[in-house]
Parts: sequence; structure tokens; C-alpha cells
Amino acid sequence: MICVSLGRARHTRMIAEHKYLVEQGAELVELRLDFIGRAVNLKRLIENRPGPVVVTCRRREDGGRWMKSEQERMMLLRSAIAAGVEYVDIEADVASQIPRYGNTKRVISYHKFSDTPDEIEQIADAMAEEDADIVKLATMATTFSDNLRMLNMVKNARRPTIGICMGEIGMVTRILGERVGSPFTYATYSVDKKLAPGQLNWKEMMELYRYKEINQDTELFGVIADPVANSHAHLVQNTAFYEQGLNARYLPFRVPRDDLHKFMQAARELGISGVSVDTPHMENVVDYCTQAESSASGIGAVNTLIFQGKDNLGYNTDYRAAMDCISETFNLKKGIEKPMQGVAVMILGAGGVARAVAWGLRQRGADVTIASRTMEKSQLLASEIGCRCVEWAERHDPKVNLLVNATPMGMHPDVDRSPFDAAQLNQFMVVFDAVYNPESTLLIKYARKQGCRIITGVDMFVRRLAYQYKLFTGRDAPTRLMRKTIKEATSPVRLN
Ligand SMILES: O=C1C[C@@](O)(C(=O)O)C[C@@H](O)[C@@H]1O
Repeated sequence: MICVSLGRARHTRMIAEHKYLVEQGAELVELRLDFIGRAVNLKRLIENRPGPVVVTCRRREDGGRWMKSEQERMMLLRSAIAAGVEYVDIEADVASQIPRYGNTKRVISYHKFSDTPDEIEQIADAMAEEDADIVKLATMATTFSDNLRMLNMVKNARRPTIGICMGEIGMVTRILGERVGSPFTYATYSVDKKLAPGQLNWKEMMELYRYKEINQDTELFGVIADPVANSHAHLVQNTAFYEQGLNARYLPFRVPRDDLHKFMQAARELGISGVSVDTPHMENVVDYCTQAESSASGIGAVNTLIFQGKDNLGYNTDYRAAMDCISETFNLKKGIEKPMQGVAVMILGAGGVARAVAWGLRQRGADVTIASRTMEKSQLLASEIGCRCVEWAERHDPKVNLLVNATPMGMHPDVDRSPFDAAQLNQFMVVFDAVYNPESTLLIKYARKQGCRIITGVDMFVRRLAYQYKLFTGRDAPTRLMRKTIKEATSPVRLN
């Protein structure tokens, strides 16, 4: 079950939104009294309530907004119990001051916004002693392994327990709670109204992650990246799973650079079967592969990892996707050893995608030059791949047939920048921009205007995800749906 947290300054808004939420199917709503601006009129909020509630009045030290006296707060909580609300949230340290009465269930809570303490089990055990119907811990995730500790704590708890790791790193605990026995989890009413760090929108939880249908058999996949917030892969993959009736979910895992090891240690125990790998992990993850396809080892970067038995299998679907796009545009003949011989290519960037494209093109005989804003990175890549590199400032100098942008320049919200000058493009060039959000980057717009042939980031992204989908599920991906989903998610809002 999802409990939707509702915090509004005005009673009228709170009541109206509560009603709306219930009409929309919300099964439980948390009324955050600490958000109410004036004197709280509890009776008004709960008398004709449309559905069951958790009444909470959070202190400032626990992340709430309550400014008035503690005595007044206690009075409110006691009155809520006396009025027979379904649940009341009581912080563990004051729980003994608020006795049980009637049918109201006691959610005994603990919050920590700085970290997830080592001793969460002991904390939860002590909380269970406070006449708890439900024990709830909400702590900040500072490393990926906090998630595993929290979910294990919930799984092994003696009382029904809710364990949430707050913050972006902790998102997985919000989605997998019920699978380990949590009675419910919390979500927000709308994305712009988060009541705690990392809270997800309840519609997203219901419709995209299909929270209620997650069970022990649900296969888990995801993307590991940092930052991960601007990834759209979860929209595409979950929509595709749904379309094909698969009991699988794809989650965005924020894994900071130094946390990769902890992720790798925790992944199997969390039940994750495979992940897409994004910046900054594509190169480092190679060291964790027990087997990698030859292209992935050649490239020195893995963007898909499958956990199979004890093996970690590494693939590079960026490479396959980019080569498919290029082969199609250049109409390359199959079976020829070096079909790109004589084609001059400029690759902008020296990260994971640049690596995959550079390696693939070298294999096909192209004459590749790299330019990135960090010359050392360009030099390293060029020496590994066996190609040239030039200073960033000289990127317009070589005459090329194919220009590839593998930098993030032009990506939302940086949409007014192009990594290449419009005046340096001509109609004999193919321009390939790996940025997919927006599809029409400034570079793509320039290229269109100059009459170049183009390959967009969406062309590559859909192919990359489709290959990953196949690796994850063994099935052919619904590519038209994937393309439609990504286009809808990234297209600018149109008025009328
Ligand atoms: O304690 C919790 C959980 C929460 O902090 C969260 O992280 O979703 C949100 C709060 O409103 C609720 O009282």
C-alpha cells in the first residue's frame, strides 16, 4: 500500500486534495499537520474524511515544519487518537507520553537526515518496545549499501516495519519495501511537493513502477549512474515491460563514483538481475566482469551488465547501436572487412560513448580524430584506440565526412550550446549527435540547415535500449513504443 503524504498551509487545500487523492484511488493519506499555517483545526480535517489517514505533526529537528509548542503538538496527536483516526505517527522518544486508545494504530517513527546509522536493527528493536503497531525508520542514504542494510532490517524485523532510505541514493528502498514485508511506503502528491528527500510521486509509483504488483518473482533491472536524475531509460524500459506483460521493473540507481564496489556487492542480494551502466562507471565496471564480449573489452567500457549465476557478463550496446546507425546511413555493405576505409571522422568527447564509437569506427577502417575539452583524456583514448587527436580549439580544422558529438553539450538544459560551429558544417557531412534530450539539439538544427545527413541521439538511444532489453529479457524489444515513449518524454511542451 502507498501512503500519500499531504502537506498544505491551508485547511481548504488539504481537504480538497485529500478528497481528490481518494477519488484517484489513494488508499491511505498522511495528513502533515505541521504544514498547516494557522491554528490547526483537526476536527475540520478529519471529521468527514474521505478515506483512512495517518496523522503526523513533525518537529523541525525531524525534518518537519512545526513551530509551535511541544505541548500543543502532543495535544493534537492525543486528540487525533481520541477522534479515532486510523493511524497516528509518534516519534519514538515521545511515544511513552502518548498512550494507546481505541483502534488507532501507532506508527512509532525515527528520522535521521544526516546518515543511516550502523545500529538500525537495535534502534528498530527499541522502537518496537514502544507499543508499536508499526515501526518506521526514515534515514538518509549516504552510500548504496545503506539500502541493503535497511531492506534486510525490514525483512528480519519482529514487528511490521517501514524502512526508508531518504535521498536519491535510497530510492530503491521506497520501491522494494513491500517485497520485504513493509506494511506501506510513502509517496508524494506531486513531484514539486516532496515532503522528504527522494520521495517519488505516487502516480509514478503506481503507473510506472506498478508498486502494488511487485512481488518476490519480479525481476529487477536498472541503470547505475551519477547523476541519474536526467536518465529516461526507466520510462522506456518499464513501459516496454508493461506492454509485453513482463513481471519486471527497471529502476534508476544513483551510485556515486566511489560506491561502485558497494553496488556490486549489494546487487545480487537486492535481487538485481542486470543493469545498464552509465557515466561515471562504464570504464570501471570492466574490472568486475568475469566475461565480456570482445567489443566491450576492446572498447574498455561496458554499458550493460548481466548477473548470471556467479558471472558478471559485460556488453557494450552503445557500440552496437552507434554502428547500426552509421551502417544504415552510410549504407555499408555487410561482409566487407573495412567498410569505412577512407572515411574521415571527427569524434567530439573522450568518455564512454566516444570510446565505443571510436573503437567501432577504427575496426571498420575509418580515419578517426578525437577532440575533447581535456587533451589528456583525448590523448589516452587516441593511443588506446590507435587514432589521432587534436586540441578542442582545432576541432574544426580537419576535413571530415562524419562528425560525432559524444559530449553532453546541447543536452537539456544546456540547449543553447553546440559543440561545433554551424559555419563549419557542409552538405557532404553526416552529423551524428549522441545527445537524445532534446532530439533536435542545436547541432542537429545546424546540420539540418546546412543540408547534412543526420543521425540523432534518439536513433541511437532506442537501439541501445532495445539491445539491453533483449539482454535483460531474452525478447525482442517493442522499439516503436520505445521510440514513442522517449519522444514524448523529451519533446518540449506544446501549447494548443
Ligand atoms: O516519515 C515519513 C516518511 C517520509 O519522511 C519519507 O521519507 O517519505 C515522509 C514523511 O511525511 C513521513 O512522515
